[in-house]
Amino acid sequence: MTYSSSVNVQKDLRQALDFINTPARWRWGTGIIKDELVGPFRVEDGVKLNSQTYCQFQEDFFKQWYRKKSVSFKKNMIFMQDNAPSHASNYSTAWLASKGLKEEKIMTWPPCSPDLNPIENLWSLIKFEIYREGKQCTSRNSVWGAVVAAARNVDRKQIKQLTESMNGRLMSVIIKKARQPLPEQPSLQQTRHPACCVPLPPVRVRIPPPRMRTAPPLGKRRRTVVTSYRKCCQYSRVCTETMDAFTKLGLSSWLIEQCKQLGIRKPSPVQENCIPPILEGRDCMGCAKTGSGKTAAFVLPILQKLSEDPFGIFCLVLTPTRELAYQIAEQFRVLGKPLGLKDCIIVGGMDMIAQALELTRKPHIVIATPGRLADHMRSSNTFSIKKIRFLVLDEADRLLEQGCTDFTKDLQVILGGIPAQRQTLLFSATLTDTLQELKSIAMNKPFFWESTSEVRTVEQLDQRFILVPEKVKDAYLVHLIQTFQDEHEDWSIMIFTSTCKNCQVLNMMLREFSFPSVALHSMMKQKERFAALAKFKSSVYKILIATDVAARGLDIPTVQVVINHNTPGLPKGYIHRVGRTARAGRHGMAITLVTQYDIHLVHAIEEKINLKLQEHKVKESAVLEILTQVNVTRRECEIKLECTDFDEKKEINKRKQLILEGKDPDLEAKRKAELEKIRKQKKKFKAHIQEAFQKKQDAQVRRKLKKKQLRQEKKVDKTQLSSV
Ligand SMILES: Nc1ncnc2c1ncn2[C@@H]1O[C@H](COP(=O)(O)OP(=O)(O)OP(=O)(O)O)[C@@H](O)[C@H]1O
Repeated sequence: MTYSSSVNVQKDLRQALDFINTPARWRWGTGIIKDELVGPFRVEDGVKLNSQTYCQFQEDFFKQWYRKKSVSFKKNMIFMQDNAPSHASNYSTAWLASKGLKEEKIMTWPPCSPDLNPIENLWSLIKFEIYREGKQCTSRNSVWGAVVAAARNVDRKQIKQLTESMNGRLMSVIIKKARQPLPEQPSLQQTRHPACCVPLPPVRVRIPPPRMRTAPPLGKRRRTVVTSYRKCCQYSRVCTETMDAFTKLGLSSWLIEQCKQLGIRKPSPVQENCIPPILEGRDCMGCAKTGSGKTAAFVLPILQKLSEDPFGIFCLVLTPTRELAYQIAEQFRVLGKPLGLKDCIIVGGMDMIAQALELTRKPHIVIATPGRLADHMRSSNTFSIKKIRFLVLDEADRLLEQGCTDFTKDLQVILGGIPAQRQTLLFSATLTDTLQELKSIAMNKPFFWESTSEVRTVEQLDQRFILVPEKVKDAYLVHLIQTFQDEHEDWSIMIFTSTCKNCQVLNMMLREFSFPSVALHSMMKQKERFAALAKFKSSVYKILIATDVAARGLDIPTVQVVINHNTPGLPKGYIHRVGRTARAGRHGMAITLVTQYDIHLVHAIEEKINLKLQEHKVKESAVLEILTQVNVTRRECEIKLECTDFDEKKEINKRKQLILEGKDPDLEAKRKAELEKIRKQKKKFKAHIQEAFQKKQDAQVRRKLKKKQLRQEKKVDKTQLSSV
């Protein structure tokens, strides 16, 4: 909140509410942001302004500002704002006159306020007072008391006048908010052990007063607010043994309470071992099996540290995939809810301008994929991550790997922009291969923890393989899905395949067989990717066919089976793929289709995970029955796909990638064509030489043969002569 004084608050509020209450007709305005004149903009005719649309205008407004000089005043570009010093107003009026338009209304509003939604702003201020006073406002009078307290320095008469002039609208909004039900209190029923449901021994439960359930937002006064909040939280004594385990790790009671609400009742080994050193301020490298709660192992201590000493961009989390970034952000949001945490997700495929804007608002946590964050760092200086306290590399080994997506250059940019004095946390299920590289990032005597287990995959996972000829793989896949569908009522399968095209074809094929499937691969638009994942997570679609883009980190508890349509080339890839099931103590099954060419890969996998895969028995006659139909359907789907612009999209993506790398795609194509030409010429030349050489050799052989023949003939003649 950037209120310089309470006087401004009431003035702004009056104007904002005036603005909101007036039905929108044509309105005009200008604004000043960072000493630059923006606008004028027009509010679209007939648009009704409420606090929500108001925020939308704000967004458009900022987008416009970012486009700056290249602003074109389109009819539907809407927003109005004018805190305008006279020159801005004059500018606005002159511009309107030049267009033959008339100014109808100008509103005044502070230009640099990060949140222009007046109700939210006032609510934050009042909320602060409500919690400080330790009472929950439900009645009109108590809300009024909080409003008065919120603007303590202002003449109370003035506030009363102000509120009255609003015809009770403001009060009704605030009372509505204040009356929103608070989260339910934990009951003894909830403290039962989830697995066996045996009631725990009776304990005295002291239910904390409601005011402690929501922590005040982290704002300008965050430090005091958080301190008083933490004092309040001392009420909420942990009431079960399992909760004690979290307390022993050094976590605050409000965080434990949040864990409890998420069903996290006992720290997992990775949490038990990694949280204390992180809280001590040490760098940490955690290597634990898939689905063992690594995310919470870094989220919890970071939130605790943030609540103790909050400021600007506090933590940067890097992940290799976009979907994973959203998932991590969700964990931060849920666990950090009482803090009013501000997070920001910076991933490719999304609006870069909106992201830049969010970064300037100083979120507490930035969760990013390296490529897009590095792009922001290269192209703008409107934000800084020079003072972050925490750097987290989730799936750290993948980030350092030089696979199909190489993050090395982007990581260099990012690591160059963050402070050396920071805590670095590295997590993955497969850290050990890249340990040396990782140690160069976590230099502060890192604490290394690895789960001690002979087998690298979880015990609850049933791992199998089917040896199949390459050409009948699809028939086996269809048969497996069909069997699974017939045998289980509530089911969910993830199928991994090697290429985007195959992923697409398989999806089309399974849909032809009326299976509820959806695809996820990098050739899809980001919105489609999110939609596909959301539909799968919510069990609208029971089958997700994906490339390795979904192999790491995704936590979808409903997945019971993972099918590897191709054997992963690296054992690491296998570990992560099959780790999408049997998570957090649940059971699951992984079936890998192995062709005659992949047997060595299976041996490598078995060696790495230290476990022999079991053969999965399949009724071959049933597969043979559907073989022709499946192969024909697949071919049809391939033809259908060829008629679409799928390959074209691939080309476009390649071009985009080249442009991002600073290369000219046309020039590159030309260079490639030239190289190809040279290669062909060389090949031709080589073939020519070889041909000549061959001819020469043939001629020599022929000559030799002829000589030999002559010699033999002579010999025969001689013998004949001698016999005569
Ligand atoms: N202590 C806990 N008790 C029970 N469930 C937990 C606990 N900690 C985390 N979980 C849950 O376990 C699931 C898996 O957690 P998470 O995604 O953090 O695993 P991970 O180790 O990061 O897996 P991956 O290696 O695949 O990324 C989540 O749904 C999470 O809510």
